Parts: sequence; C-alpha cells; structure tokens
Amino acid sequence: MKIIDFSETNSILNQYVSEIRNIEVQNDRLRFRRNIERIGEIMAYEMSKTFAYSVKEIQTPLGISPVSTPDSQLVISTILRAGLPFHQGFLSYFDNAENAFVSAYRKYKDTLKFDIHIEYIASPRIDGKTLIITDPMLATGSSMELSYQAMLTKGHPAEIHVASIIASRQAVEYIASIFPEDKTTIWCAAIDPEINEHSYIVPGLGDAGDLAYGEKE
Ligand SMILES: O=P(O)(O)OC[C@H]1O[C@H](OP(=O)(O)OP(=O)(O)O)[C@H](O)[C@@H]1O
Ligand SMILES: O=c1cc[nH]c(=O)[nH]1
Ligand SMILES: [Mg+2]
Repeated sequence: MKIIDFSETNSILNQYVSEIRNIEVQNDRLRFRRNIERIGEIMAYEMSKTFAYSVKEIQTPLGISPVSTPDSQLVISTILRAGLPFHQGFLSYFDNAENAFVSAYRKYKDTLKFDIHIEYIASPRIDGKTLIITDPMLATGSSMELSYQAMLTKGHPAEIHVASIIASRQAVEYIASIFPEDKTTIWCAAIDPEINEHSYIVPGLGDAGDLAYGEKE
C-alpha cells in the first residue's frame, strides 16, 4: 500500500491546508469550500502522474503531434456532504471521469456513540476502472470503509485511490489494513496524531461539512 502525505513536501497546497484549519479564516464558507476544491485540483494533478498513458497522434491545423494522454477509466466517488467541494476539485481536472455519490452520516445514539448510516448510492459500474474515493476527513475511517463496501456492489475496480485532506494516524492504519494492499494508494494533505472522544481529528479543523455548508440541526 502506498501512502502519500503532501505535508512532507513544501508546496502551495500547505497554504490552503493552513487556511482550512485556521479558526480565524475557516468560517468564510466560500473560501473554505474553494480551498478544499483547490487541494482536490492539486491532488488530482499529482495523481494523474500514476495513471496509464499512451501516445496519440493529434491532428493540428499544421501537422500531427504525438501526445501522451491518460487511458485510465476513472470513477470519482464522494461521500456526502463534506466530500462535494473536494470531488469538484478532482472533476475540474478529470473532466471525462464518471462519478459516484454515496451518503454517509453519523447517527448519534448519545453524545459520544454513533453508527455510520449509508442510505444513498448513485454509481456507474466500476469493474476494471480506477476508483478514486474522495472525502476530506478520515477520522476513524468508518465512513470510508462503509462507502467502499457500498461501491463494491457496483463491481471491482482495478485500482483504488483513497483521497483525503486531513487523516488521523489511526484512520490511515485502519484503511491500510482493510483495503486491498496491492492496488490501493492513500493520498492525504496531512496526517494528524489523534482523534478525541467525539471521534474528531485533533488538531484537525473541526467539522468539515458544517464549515462548508452550515450546521445541521
Ligand atoms: O472517518 P469517520 O470517523 O467516519 O469520519 C469522517 C467522516 O466525517 C465527515 O462527514 P460527516 O459524517 O461529518 O458528514 P457531513 O459531511 O454531512 O458533515 C467526513 O466528511 C467523513 O465522511
Ligand atoms: O474531525 C472530524 C471528524 C469527522 N468529521 C469532520 O468533519 N471532522
Ligand atoms: Mg460533518
């Protein structure tokens, strides 16, 4: 299993991560969503370097130019709702990709205990395709696990990319233990050391869905 942590490299992506974490900046919802989207765009660009390519002869007005373009059949899947701006970032670059949407939410039994509920999935067949599952937060990893299981009802992908922005160390280890070792890559912008008793990432950024779209009742 490959694990790629962008915080190990200095790039402008770290500026966007600092802004979505920063309590003084993150409440500007438009900026928060756009920063998530920009991180998705940069991650998509880096991820594109791992795809299969072949050279095509492109007819220009003046001649023929050989251009190496990607052949991978992509399905970008996201987990509602915080995943939406992240998904859009990937889709801006992978504009020919197919798309899948899964709902997952924490249904609380009391202030600390919850189950993850999946109620909705809209997906193409994914057999033999490159599946990218996008969700900005990997806290316990349960939403990712259950969403992946839901996606498997649509077939078996050739390759899997788990894309997140902030992941807990625990979630990275958990995802690495349950996803197929030989065909999964985990991409994240940062790996944080802890989750708290409410299963929020520490230091994390708070509630990504609420910051992007407002609080739920
Ligand atoms: O790794 P986990 O412990 O499962 O937590 C991570 C999940 O929490 C967030 O969604 P949330 O449930 O807050 O839903 P929302 O996007 O509607 O706010 C996030 O987008 C993940 O899907
Ligand atoms: O830290 C966390 C954990 C789950 N969901 C979030 O939005 N943030
Ligand atoms: Mg949320």
